[in-house]
Amino acid sequence: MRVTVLGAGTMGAGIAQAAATAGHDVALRDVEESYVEDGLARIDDTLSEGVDRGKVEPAERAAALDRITGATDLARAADGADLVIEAVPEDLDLKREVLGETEAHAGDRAVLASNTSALSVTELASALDRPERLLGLHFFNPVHLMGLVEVVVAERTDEATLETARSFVESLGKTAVEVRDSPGFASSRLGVALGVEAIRMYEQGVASAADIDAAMELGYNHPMGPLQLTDVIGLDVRLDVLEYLREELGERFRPPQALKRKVRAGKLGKKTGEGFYVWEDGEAVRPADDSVGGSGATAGDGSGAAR
Ligand SMILES: NC(=O)c1ccc[n+]([C@@H]2O[C@H](COP(=O)([O-])OP(=O)(O)OC[C@H]3O[C@@H](n4cnc5c(N)ncnc54)[C@H](O)[C@@H]3O)[C@@H](O)[C@H]2O)c1
Repeated sequence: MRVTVLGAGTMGAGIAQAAATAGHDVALRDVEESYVEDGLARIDDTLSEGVDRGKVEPAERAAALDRITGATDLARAADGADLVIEAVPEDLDLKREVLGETEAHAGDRAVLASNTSALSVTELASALDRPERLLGLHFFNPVHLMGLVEVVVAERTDEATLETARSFVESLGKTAVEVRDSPGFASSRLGVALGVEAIRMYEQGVASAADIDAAMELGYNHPMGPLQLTDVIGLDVRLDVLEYLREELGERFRPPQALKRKVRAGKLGKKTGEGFYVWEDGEAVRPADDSVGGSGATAGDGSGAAR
């Protein structure tokens, strides 16, 4: 398949790498040459790390890199594509503009996909002359490690479009879950629902941050507790999603004060060094001081954060 990826940032580079590794020919397009080069360099780094760890054969790395062509010119990048995936910033107007422009350059048979995390795919599709050829392909970060792709079916997505998307996801060795276009799709809506309840429990002093997380990790086999996961995702990102889901789905998604307070204080989680935990060198080393039970045995000795 010939795949065009628009946006060479975190997700675009990851999607391009996954597609090329699976044997597809990929055009990776960004607006500036230096952004394209940065994206290609990140792909090279990730594949080289894979070789160092024995997960990727050297020949596989070389072949994947050979299959990716960088571009800044949209007309050239989209020419002859079977599938165009946009991974430009999460801005409705920008995405509508990019998709509209792409439709003008891509051939009739091209399927278009958006990697939006939360925007309405139906609204994105209304920017097209042929909305039936758009759907959402929601990849997860880091793309090369995450096995899930949400296939978001918009109001007018047709069966041929869906079939192309299904077989593409399968070719990557990933699992597709099909979701009707609705706020938060399946993954964000459920993940955020758990996260927001954990923050309320923390706020009400039901248990310490470490113990709330341990309850999910050890009791439900979640690889990471909901508060630590909120730190990894970014408290600001979670707050934005909650505000959107509250608007669309109601008060059960109302952001808790504890979350707003931390965001106002610049405590955004792992990326700023503090959220519900204190982070050093990419690791949660102890619960933040304001955590309930922060001086307690489990939460205070740092072991809780590491679970
Ligand atoms: N980062 C994540 O964890 C994650 C996970 C799932 C989905 N997403 C979604 O993926 C999309 C991209 O996110 P990201 O984190 O990769 O962003 P990013 O900022 O890392 O990358 C976006 C790239 O798009 C480029 N761009 C801007 N306008 C463009 C245009 N007209 N044509 C081509 N490229 C253009 C930018 O220069 C930038 O390199 C967003 O919709 C985001 O919500 C992100």
